[in-house]
Amino acid sequence: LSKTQAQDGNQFPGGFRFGVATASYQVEGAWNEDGKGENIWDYLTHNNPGAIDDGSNGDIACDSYHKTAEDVELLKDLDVDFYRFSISWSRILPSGHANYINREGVNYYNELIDTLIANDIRPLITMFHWDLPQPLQEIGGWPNPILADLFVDYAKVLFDEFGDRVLEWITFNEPYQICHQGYSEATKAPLYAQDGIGGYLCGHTLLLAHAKTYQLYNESYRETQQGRVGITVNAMWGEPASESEDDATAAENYIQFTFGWFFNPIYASEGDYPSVMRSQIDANSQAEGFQRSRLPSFTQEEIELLKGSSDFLGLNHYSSYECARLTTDETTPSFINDMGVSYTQPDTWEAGASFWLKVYPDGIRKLLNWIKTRYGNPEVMITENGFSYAGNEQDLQDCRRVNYYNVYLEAILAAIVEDECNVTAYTAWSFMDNYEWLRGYTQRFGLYYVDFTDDDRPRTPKMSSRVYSNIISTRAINWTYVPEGFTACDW
Ligand SMILES: O=S(=O)(O)CCCN1CCN(CCO[C@@H]2O[C@H](CO)[C@@H](O)[C@H](O)[C@H]2O)CC1
Repeated sequence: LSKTQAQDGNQFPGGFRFGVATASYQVEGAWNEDGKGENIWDYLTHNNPGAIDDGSNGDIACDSYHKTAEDVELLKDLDVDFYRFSISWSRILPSGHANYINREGVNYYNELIDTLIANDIRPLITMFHWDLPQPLQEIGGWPNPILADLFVDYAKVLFDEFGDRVLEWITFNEPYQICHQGYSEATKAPLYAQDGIGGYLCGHTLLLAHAKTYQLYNESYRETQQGRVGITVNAMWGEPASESEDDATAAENYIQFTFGWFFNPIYASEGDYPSVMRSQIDANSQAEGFQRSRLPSFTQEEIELLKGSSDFLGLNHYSSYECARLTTDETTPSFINDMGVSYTQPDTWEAGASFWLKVYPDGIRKLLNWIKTRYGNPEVMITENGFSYAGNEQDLQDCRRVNYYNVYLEAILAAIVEDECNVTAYTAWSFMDNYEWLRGYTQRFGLYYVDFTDDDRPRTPKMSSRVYSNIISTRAINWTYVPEGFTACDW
């Protein structure tokens, strides 16, 4: 859709829902208040602050733990249909185990849920957004298969405590980031570099945890609570860097290794890991002298349990890559060597403050069509999409973020209206500036500006928050809309 077409006022279909998202470690603060236990991000930032670009941590972050009423007012003002947030496992179960429930942690989330509902905003809850209780990491973390059962114990507590009012659940946010970045390439807590080994073991446990949680909901809660359970996977779109056959294969392998890894077992009719992962990792493991494949195998029963174990497909998308067959010698064992793909982004794509974030809206339209074709047009809820400025940029006139949201929402609208992709919701990342993991506070994704030098952590609306609110109320993209108090961007 060109910018002029969008001005035809193409509207998002009735029933399409708009929201904003955050995550517990990134916004809550109160890291050790009211009985909360230590999680792996508390542990990492306190014991290895040098791993964070600005040496910061989420001890206070946006102090959202103490700002429920204020923040729900802002959400009301945005006019969102839902608010996606995550629950901190260690705030509910300080040791990670379900033998002791921290009532004050339960109270905090009950207050937030009840205030949202009182304001006609639906909670969309992510059960796990990276903040694993430290004691569970000390028994091996996600590569330890027992964690699948401990996660189900945690999920049961959430369904018991909140399931009467929470009707949409996401088990995991971004398994690839949790597993490959956490246990293979050391770019997320707990920063392990067991490349080609840790990530696959983590992913195996995570997928089984998800499937067992879905089964628990089906057997013990769905009839009375009538809710929905899904999973959210981040997908960077991958396309061939050239017309060559090699690069077409590379793009498909990039897709299968980076998000087919988690989507295929759940949404593909045949289930199980993508066949290219199975074959390439098995072959490489044997060639490298391993006695068994570095990629674990599911039993037939587990394959069946995983198939269809989701009521919607949660999709995080920010950007895309151009893919080519890997020609460099990589260390082995390694994920990149298993995948056999090198991926880049052309300089012609506008850059955000995050090195991996380039503006390429065609990517989300192609991705949505790929999901439609490959998985039989499942219901997709876009659970994150957003743009980053550098931490020291104070300007509230964030035209580049307005541009990003307009062009990506146009592409999504085209996928819905012209390509008939079954997309039912969109979530902007993020509600407010927050703690950006190893980047600390050096990158801002928020629709609201947060002053992290002020103890009160004041929130100030950026232009993009007004534009997004206008999209929600008019259900259309309008390049000429200039919110009160701001000046026109130079489109
Ligand atoms: O493998 S590399 O390091 O060479 C390239 C990394 C590319 N990924 C793209 C997806 N992004 C996931 C998005 O992560 C999401 O996006 C937000 C902004 O980052 C986070 O704040 C959210 O918590 C997270 O859910 C993390 C970085």
